[in-house]
Amino acid sequence: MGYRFDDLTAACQDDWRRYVEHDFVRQLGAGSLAQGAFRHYLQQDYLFLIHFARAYALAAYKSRTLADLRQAHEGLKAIVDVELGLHVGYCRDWGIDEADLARLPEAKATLAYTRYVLDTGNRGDLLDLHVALAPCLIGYGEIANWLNAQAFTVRGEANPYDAWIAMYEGDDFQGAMRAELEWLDARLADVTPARFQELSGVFRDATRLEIDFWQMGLERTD
Ligand SMILES: Cc1ncc(CO)c(N)n1
Repeated sequence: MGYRFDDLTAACQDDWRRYVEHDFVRQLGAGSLAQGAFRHYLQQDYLFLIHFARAYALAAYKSRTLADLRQAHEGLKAIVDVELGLHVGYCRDWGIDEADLARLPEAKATLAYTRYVLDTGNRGDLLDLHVALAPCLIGYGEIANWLNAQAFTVRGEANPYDAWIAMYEGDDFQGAMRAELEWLDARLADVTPARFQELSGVFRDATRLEIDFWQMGLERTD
């Protein structure tokens, strides 16, 4: 008993490292990622985020207390007000407007991950849903911090993806990530070992789907 968020990553350490330190992430940090790969990823991520915003809305619906409602609202705000602005901005620079984005077909990796999270949240309780969402919000915050600690990472105008790193290391996103960590630490503190095993399975599956999402970007697969 007395679990915390770090126990979830520890329970799937290899998958977690494969996600955070994926080749897509390394190339993005180094600025060497092919523009077509980033573009494919970012367009799919736009579709992804719309479904993830729905998942936070589901978390709001499942909330019994004002504190839980506020936490779901934080996640929803991070997506709608912080992240999607970056996606729409980058795509506008490439001549793709929001109507074009909304018409894109979803890649299988996008379908699999988003629908997995929504299904897990529908079937389970609020904690299942937040655990399924955690690799996303907490993972990307960790990825930005990890990139900043790597010697190969290039910052500033020399890296075409600098704005991406800047958004995920920024106060808005990092604040949302810390709030989610605290919420999860508080909820995990009193789960039983059997329940923790169940939640670890959800967390690991979502992490594996994150790896597939990077791979989809790198290989530009539909
Ligand atoms: C696939 C994916 N995972 C996590 C995040 C962070 O919100 C994102 N934007 N996209």
